Amino acid sequence: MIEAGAGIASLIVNPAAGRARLLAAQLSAIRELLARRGYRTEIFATTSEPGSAEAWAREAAERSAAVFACGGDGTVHGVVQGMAGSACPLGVVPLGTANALARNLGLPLDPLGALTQLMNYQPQAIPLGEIVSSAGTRRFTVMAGCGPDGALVHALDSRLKSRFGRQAYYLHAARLFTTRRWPAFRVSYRLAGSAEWRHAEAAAVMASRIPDLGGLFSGLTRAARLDHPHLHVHLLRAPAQLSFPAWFGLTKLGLPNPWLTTVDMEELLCTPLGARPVYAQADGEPLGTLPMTLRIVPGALRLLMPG
Ligand SMILES: Nc1ncnc2c1ncn2[C@@H]1O[C@H](COP(=O)(O)OP(=O)(O)OP(=O)(O)O)[C@@H](O)[C@H]1O
Repeated sequence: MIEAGAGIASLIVNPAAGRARLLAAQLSAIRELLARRGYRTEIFATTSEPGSAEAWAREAAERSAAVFACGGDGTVHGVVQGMAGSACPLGVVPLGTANALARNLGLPLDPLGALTQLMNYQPQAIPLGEIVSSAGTRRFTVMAGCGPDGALVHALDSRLKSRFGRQAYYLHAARLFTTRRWPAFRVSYRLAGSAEWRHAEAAAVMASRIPDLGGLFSGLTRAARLDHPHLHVHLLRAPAQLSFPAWFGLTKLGLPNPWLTTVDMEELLCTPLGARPVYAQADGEPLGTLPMTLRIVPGALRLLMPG
């Protein structure tokens, strides 16, 4: 349980997240709930400016008893950039479309219900993923990768998801996937507990931190854990037109999949093999192109989690 009566509870709200309007409808009840626990509520709204969630979070973490990221996985991603390394606990209030992290934390999807539950959660130090790409260095909580998923995140406007729902987003993604060619790239990696570098080629790489990514990706990352000390990585061989459908089909049915390797790693480096760009993403946010390095930063975040 987080300390009661411990000062400021900062809510960092993304007004553009899929279900942000729910927060406004419950705001007075939320303030009351937090006041009953002895908190003074402060609310910060993010802007479309890159880094706005990070800047608010950094400032809030210095002077708050707890910070709450109110939005979807993209909002949590922004807030985490400002909170990594801080002792201040972070709670997730799901107001986005997918809300993969909140669902894996067992949180209800209404803000008041989620905050009520968070009051009974414990702050636990968890590792964060780290991604270094042409977009710089970022931390991630849900997943990171490159290949068609990265290109789709770059090409698709995330507002499509909240405006038309997940199904329309998937249809749009399927059309892009089938009409483009996906270049293979080089992957160099060290397995968990090993100092030896191995090399392979892949059409897609995904490191997951949660056991259920939701939607189409449900059931594909069952062994991933938020407190896992290594990267849980899925390597999909070329061509992507075969390995992606096989991943969604064979792997979900529990059948052997010759185009997929799933292993725990210390570190992974992806470099392009040709001139065509390969796109990277983390937590559904576009993060530039290869080269990309992934690793784990131990104990980097104090997250409010079920005890
Ligand atoms: N004030 C704002 N106006 C426009 N965009 C914003 C604003 N604040 C943040 N953003 C951007 O909104 C995007 C979507 O946020 P988020 O991912 O939290 O919602 P979502 O897509 O509905 O949820 P999920 O990722 O869980 O499906 C993020 O890329 C974030 O950078």
